[in-house]
Amino acid sequence: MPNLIQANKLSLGYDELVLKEVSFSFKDDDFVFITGKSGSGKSTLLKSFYGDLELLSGQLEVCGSSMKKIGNLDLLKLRQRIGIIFQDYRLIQEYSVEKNVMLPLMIKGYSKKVCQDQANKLLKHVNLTFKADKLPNQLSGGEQQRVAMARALAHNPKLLLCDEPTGNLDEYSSDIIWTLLKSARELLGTCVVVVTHRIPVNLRLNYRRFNIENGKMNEIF
Ligand SMILES: Nc1ncnc2c1ncn2[C@@H]1O[C@H](COP(=O)(O)OP(=O)(O)OP(=O)(O)O)[C@@H](O)[C@H]1O
Repeated sequence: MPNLIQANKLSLGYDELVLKEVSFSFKDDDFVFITGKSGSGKSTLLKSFYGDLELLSGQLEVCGSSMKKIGNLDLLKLRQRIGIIFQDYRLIQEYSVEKNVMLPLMIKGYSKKVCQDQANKLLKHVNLTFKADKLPNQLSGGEQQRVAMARALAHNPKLLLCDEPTGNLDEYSSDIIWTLLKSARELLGTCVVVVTHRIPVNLRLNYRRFNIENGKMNEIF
């Protein structure tokens, strides 16, 4: 099976180096946790997968695209194959919950009916059908994160990037998120990459774990 993400001697950072010549690969249906202390570089790594950060050196391929050379148009196309959940949800405040979830499919040019049907299906999965017409700021943090999850999955992404997806959530919302992440991988074959401080103890699935420390990334077996 080809690698969905391939990094060779990849260095990332800002004024200072954060990741130093790291090499790794994730396969199509991998479920990967990235752990590490605060400030170690977990979000920085996710940003590079999403094309939000220029590489300092080395190579990074995401879904077959070289992130070193990628142009704006190809980046837009690549992002249509990626779902992403940010720590701070990043929902569009002017749009209803339903329209937020429809958005990735609207961008791909699907009809309004197809977008609505898919949004309603996903909102049902995250138990938020009754909030479909609300604006994001009328929802609790846990509810907003569940909307973000529904939006990230709306277009059946090949790659799902999650930055602390259950960071501030109660057990109820966390369970919904973990269940959806597991089924994304099992039913859609999505590669799921989760940045987190702690891996839930009750998570029964085969996952890989990489830890970032002192600019290096090591797989924990
Ligand atoms: N835009 C930026 N400009 C300059 N430095 C940055 C920027 N973003 C992050 N950093 C620095 O890069 C390092 C890694 O940050 P990053 O956000 O990747 O860490 P993290 O492991 O995700 O942390 P946390 O667990 O606290 O979210 C930190 O030292 C941080 O201060």
